[in-house]
Amino acid sequence: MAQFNTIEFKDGVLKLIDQRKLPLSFEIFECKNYREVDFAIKDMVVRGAPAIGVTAAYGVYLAALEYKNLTKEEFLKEVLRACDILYVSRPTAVNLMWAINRMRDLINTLKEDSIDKICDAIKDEADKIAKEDENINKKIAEHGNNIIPQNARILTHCNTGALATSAYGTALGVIREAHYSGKNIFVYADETRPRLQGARLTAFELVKEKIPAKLIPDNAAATLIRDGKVDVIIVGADRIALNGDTANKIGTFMLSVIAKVYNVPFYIAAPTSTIDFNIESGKEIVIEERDSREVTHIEGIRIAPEGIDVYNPAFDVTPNENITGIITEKGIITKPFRENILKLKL
Ligand SMILES: CSC[C@H]1O[C@H](OP(=O)(O)O)[C@H](O)[C@@H]1O
Repeated sequence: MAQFNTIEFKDGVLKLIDQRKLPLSFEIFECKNYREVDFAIKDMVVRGAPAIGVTAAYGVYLAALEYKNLTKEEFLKEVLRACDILYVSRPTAVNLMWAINRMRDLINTLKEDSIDKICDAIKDEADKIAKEDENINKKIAEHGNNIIPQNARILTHCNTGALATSAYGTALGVIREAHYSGKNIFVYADETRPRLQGARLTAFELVKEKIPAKLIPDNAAATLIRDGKVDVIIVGADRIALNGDTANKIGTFMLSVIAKVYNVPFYIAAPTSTIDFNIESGKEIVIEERDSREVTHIEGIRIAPEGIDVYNPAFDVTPNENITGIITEKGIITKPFRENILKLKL
């Protein structure tokens, strides 16, 4: 099992594995205030929908510590302002907004209490969100393992492992569970241009745990699927609409189309906190567009000529009709997605 803490609040600072540096170097990025947390999320020091939600929650605690000597009115104003800033650090992964809203609700509930009590409650809530995420991922893994056949060859995209969450992972957590339960699985991991979360992070986790795998260029996936070398595809999610349309790392939509053409089961694995109950379809999901240097450079080395324009969406939306099922901690959601997703609210 991966033995590292993706996110750890210790000695008054938030310690994050610097995922920009993996796998070549294992470094810890320390956030001493919420502004550094905002930077860490924006620059993808930490990334992965659940992980940025947990990180933002601790960012609110850092703000509370920073402002605890102000008057109550000023304290509340500044901490809620920090919530607003963290809320928009990245636009697509709904876990970020879900975590911040949970912290805002807590603060508004406790605003008559002492500042010290509010600070302690904020820390407890951030710890709770982190612990819940780990437990949720283990439930996702157990449910997901039920759809993984013996000797399955599994294709996955981006990184959805311990590095993308508090621990264990979502889609990669299902893969871990299948491996440790003796299913003799094999993994094809997409490198996942342009930030290479597959090559750098998923490969790091798979090698660390000796899970049999091959790293492939994103463009090789179609041939593997066509040639019958993939039994199931399982990916993560950043935001799921009521109808099951799912935003995930760029390249996911393309995989889903190929899977549909060749009848390969295509699963999403995500906590229910990734479901946005306020949107009907994927059309309403804001897709983050990132800096062009992510495409024109690799590890700081220019690979494209000066002057070329770039389109760099960080995510795409997979339509629900391409999705076999959505694996959550509450079980596997199948079609009709809207009806079955709404049942989660009951
Ligand atoms: C369980 S991680 C979910 C999701 O987040 C990743 O995006 P990013 O690396 O940009 O934060 C990717 O879309 C994963 O599938």
